[in-house]
Amino acid sequence: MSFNSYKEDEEIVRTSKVRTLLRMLSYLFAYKKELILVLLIIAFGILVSLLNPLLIEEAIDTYISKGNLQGLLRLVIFALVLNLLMIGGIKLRMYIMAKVCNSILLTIRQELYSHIQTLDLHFFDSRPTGKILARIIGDINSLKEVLNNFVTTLIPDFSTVIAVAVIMFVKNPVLAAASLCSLPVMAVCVWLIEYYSHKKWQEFRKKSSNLNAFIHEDMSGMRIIQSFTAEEETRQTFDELLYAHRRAFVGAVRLGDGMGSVIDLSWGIGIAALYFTGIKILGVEAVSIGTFLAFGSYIGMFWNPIMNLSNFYNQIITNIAAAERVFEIMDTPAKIIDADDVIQIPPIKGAVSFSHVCFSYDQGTKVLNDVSFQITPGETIALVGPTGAGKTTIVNLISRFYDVQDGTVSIDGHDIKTVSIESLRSQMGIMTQDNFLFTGTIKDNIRYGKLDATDEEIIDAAKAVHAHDFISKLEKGYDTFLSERGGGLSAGQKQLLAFARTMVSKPNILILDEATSSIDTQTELFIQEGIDALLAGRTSFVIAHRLSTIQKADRIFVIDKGGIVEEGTAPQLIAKKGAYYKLHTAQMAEGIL
Ligand SMILES: Nc1ncnc2c1ncn2[C@@H]1O[C@H](COP(=O)(O)OP(=O)(O)OP(=O)(O)O)[C@@H](O)[C@H]1O
Repeated sequence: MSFNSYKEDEEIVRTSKVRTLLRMLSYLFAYKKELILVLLIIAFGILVSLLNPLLIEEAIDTYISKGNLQGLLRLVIFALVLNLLMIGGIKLRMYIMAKVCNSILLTIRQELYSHIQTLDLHFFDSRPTGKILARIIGDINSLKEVLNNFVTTLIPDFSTVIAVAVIMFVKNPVLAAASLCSLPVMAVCVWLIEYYSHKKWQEFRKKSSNLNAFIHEDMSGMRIIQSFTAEEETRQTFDELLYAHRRAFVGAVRLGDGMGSVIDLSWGIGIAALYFTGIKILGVEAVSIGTFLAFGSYIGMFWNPIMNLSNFYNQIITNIAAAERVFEIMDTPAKIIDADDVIQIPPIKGAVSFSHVCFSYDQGTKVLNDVSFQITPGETIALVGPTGAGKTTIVNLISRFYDVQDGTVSIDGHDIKTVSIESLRSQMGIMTQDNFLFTGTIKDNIRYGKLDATDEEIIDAAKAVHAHDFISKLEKGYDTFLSERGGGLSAGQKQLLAFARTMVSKPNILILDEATSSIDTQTELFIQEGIDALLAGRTSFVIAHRLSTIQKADRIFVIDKGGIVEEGTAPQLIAKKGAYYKLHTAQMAEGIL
């Protein structure tokens, strides 16, 4: 598996830009009624703006030149009403589009978030959280303008450009050809700019993502940074990433800005060619002042939308890179999924068996090699062994966070690949060293273990694990508000809350992975009764470095070199004088036991 960090740019799978754009625009189809209304408003606006130069021509050539003031007044009032209606329409259109675009972003965000939740741990292992956040927040936000401008810019401006060109050619083909003579040169320049710009914007997104990942990691590890006085080093890294981000932005923007200049130049050439052709080639008598003025307006009406279209094009190039990043995650297949014919596993009794299990994380080194064991319901199994031996891997396979490459993991005789993941995991309780507590009250945090738990169930669970005493002593008891990660509580108290959360879920299989390693021996003694209450009557796996924690285990597995090297009760293993005995005597010598 390839790992990515804030130090490296992500690799984005190459996809067709047109397909990405169409996929993005497909979200608009859910809002057909709103879009039809918006398009009608836009059509009315185009009609009014196309009519305006003709009204000017009519005013000058028919009324002003003949001194017909009454006719002129009627024409002005007519034009005023049309233009006021057009302005009202624009406001309504903006409101509808803002609503539609925000709803689409919400949908995309929900889809992306739901999909991310189905992805297996391989996905999260391989990239920093900050980079995932960058896609959910920043990249999705960038899609808003593209969606909005597709309807409000591309459709109306493209129609305007065509309509204006037709009117110009119908009115005077020579003047029309002269006014638009610079169009082919502009098209080639825009294509060249687009070609180089897309790469620059992709790079910019990657640099933004790196910066995001670094900030996220930095903020999460602030306590460590400050305790090691590493502020200066992290500031330097931050500066480097920031400058790389700025360089990428400037490079991308500089190219995009070239687009405006090319269009300005083409516009200027068009005006010069109009007057040169009109005055020098056709002669002033051949073209009326009204026609000249109308053509002047039409040139503006032609090049203005072209400018908008080029800005939109620029925006597409800028944001298509963001869309690619969002869709890439949506297209990442979830590897750990239910097969079509899975069944709901019945209430678990707790017989767990590994049969010739082989597993590796990255198809390389085998972490587990031909591991087999049988656990009877209600047994407490302790897993010990050197760091990196594969203890956590074994419990991760029981919860099916990863799939085995060879062999079978079964629970109550069911191969876990044949039962639904939801029915399996909902009957398991997993506690790790990092007992994540969420922002919210103590009650909310305990209820997380069983969302429909009553207050009585919550209090009973807290009492069972001996958390009730300290909670009741808090000023607001179970309604005490906890900040992120349980700030304000001691390590032991956080641990007790996590025990209560697991207790309320009444798991049939319990996994404690170094659940007590962050607390001192005194606190561990204090919460021992809580642990005993949790373990009672259910199959449990306890991983612990401190051997004192697992003395009461029914069986101890010593894991090393990809397998179980010893197995038995604590007294049996000590008598054996093997690997466990060595660990035991080493901890005795260190005074841990
Ligand atoms: N997500 C992962 N991706 C790749 N390799 C991994 C991953 N998790 C663990 N490993 C590797 O697999 C091996 C077993 O790791 P595991 O976490 O199961 O060990 P452990 O016995 O629980 O160690 P510790 O006691 O330090 O927690 C180690 O060599 C580790 O580097």
